[in-house]
Amino acid sequence: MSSEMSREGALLVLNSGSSSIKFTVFHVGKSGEEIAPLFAGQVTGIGTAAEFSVKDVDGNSLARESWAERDTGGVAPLLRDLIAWIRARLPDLPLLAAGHRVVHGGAGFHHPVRVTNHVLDELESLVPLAPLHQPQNVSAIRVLAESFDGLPQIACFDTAFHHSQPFMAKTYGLPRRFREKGVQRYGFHGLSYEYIAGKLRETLPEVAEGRVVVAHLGNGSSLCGLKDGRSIDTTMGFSALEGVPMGTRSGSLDPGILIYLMREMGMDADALEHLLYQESGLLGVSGISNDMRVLLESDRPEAKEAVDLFCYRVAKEIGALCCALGGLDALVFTAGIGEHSAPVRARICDYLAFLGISIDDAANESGETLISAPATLPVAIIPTNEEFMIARHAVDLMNFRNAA
Ligand SMILES: Nc1ncnc2c1ncn2[C@@H]1O[C@H](COP(=O)(O)OP(=O)(O)O)[C@@H](O)[C@H]1O
Ligand SMILES: CC(=O)OP(=O)(O)O
Ligand SMILES: [Mg+2]
Repeated sequence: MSSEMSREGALLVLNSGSSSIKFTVFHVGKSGEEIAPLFAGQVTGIGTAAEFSVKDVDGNSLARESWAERDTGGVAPLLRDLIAWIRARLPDLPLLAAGHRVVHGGAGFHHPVRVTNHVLDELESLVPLAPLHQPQNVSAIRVLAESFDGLPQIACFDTAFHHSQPFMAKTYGLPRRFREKGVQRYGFHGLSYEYIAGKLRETLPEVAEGRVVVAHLGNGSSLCGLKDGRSIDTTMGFSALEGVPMGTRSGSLDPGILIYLMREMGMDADALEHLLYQESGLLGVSGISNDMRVLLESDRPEAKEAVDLFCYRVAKEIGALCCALGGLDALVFTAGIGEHSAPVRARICDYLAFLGISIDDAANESGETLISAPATLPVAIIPTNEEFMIARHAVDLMNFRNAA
């Protein structure tokens, strides 16, 4: 079968999140096997004081600008400016396609898909399930379609990697009719976990087919139990609120709290949504910041309590995932906090001595790949790369690699 993408070109990947848009432009070789980043950047701090920065593959800065003045009307105008910037700097190669991270695939999308008008309507209908992310994801697809008429766009889902989880991991203790209406555990950060599962084969081949807990700790945080490279269970569920407390999200709560807040404090759905997604987690508990770096540098007791709560809850989830996996062969840290914060990794691991975990302080401080003490259970830092995973899926879906 011939393929639309069996030619050399460029591929644009967009990962639009709650307060940031990350992007990478890749070079795709003729066979589709070689996918190499050319430059990558981000708009961060959207909604407060947006900042735009881009670096080439060697880490040289190509742009660094404040976009605070442009940051007045949601994500779409920023996306338009970003795409205009990228367009002006695309290499002298055809733009073959764009790949997107789409946070929620609902009950219908278990694999990456080529976006059509019908698919876009379906993705829009999932906005209530991921109000912090899905509108940005849909907006990115629409804005790109305006700028590049007819460009193939591929949606890759955060939920898809968890689709193969067993019934037990996906089901809430609610009447069955709710499950049939889609009220079930989906799980997120799947592109990150899929990337890590692949990387494990290179980094820790002796455990890649074993029982591994991956702690994706970023602004949004979740953990996943992998067995033989497949997702067995994860801490996020129906929405990206479940599990551990995050930058501004609450993590799991007693559902009785919601009834109480509605009845006794007169909060409606919008107020609850704002409370749970934007005002809670590290920010809410500390009253200082959602940024782990700021909290670690603060000497205020509320900052320490927020960090301690985060580490305690992550450690407890690792214990729960060990139960789902029937044991543990390795622990992996990834994402912003997991990759960069030695004190957070150390505090989490302090709780886990009963599992045979003991870290080497010097290796942890210097951020080496393997941070466990000799002859103890392997603990590793593996940087995640959602953008690469999206590029791989986009190329595969466009039949590049299957082309005759
Ligand atoms: N050196 C560091 N020490 C502690 N935390 C860090 C460090 N670097 C980044 N972080 C944390 O990582 C978070 C961002 O993680 P990231 O995975 O990029 O998040 P997201 O993709 O969810 O926006 C920041 O909010 C910050 O708290
Ligand atoms: C699903 C999710 O929480 O994503 P992020 O970490 O990008 O906020
Ligand atoms: Mg992220």
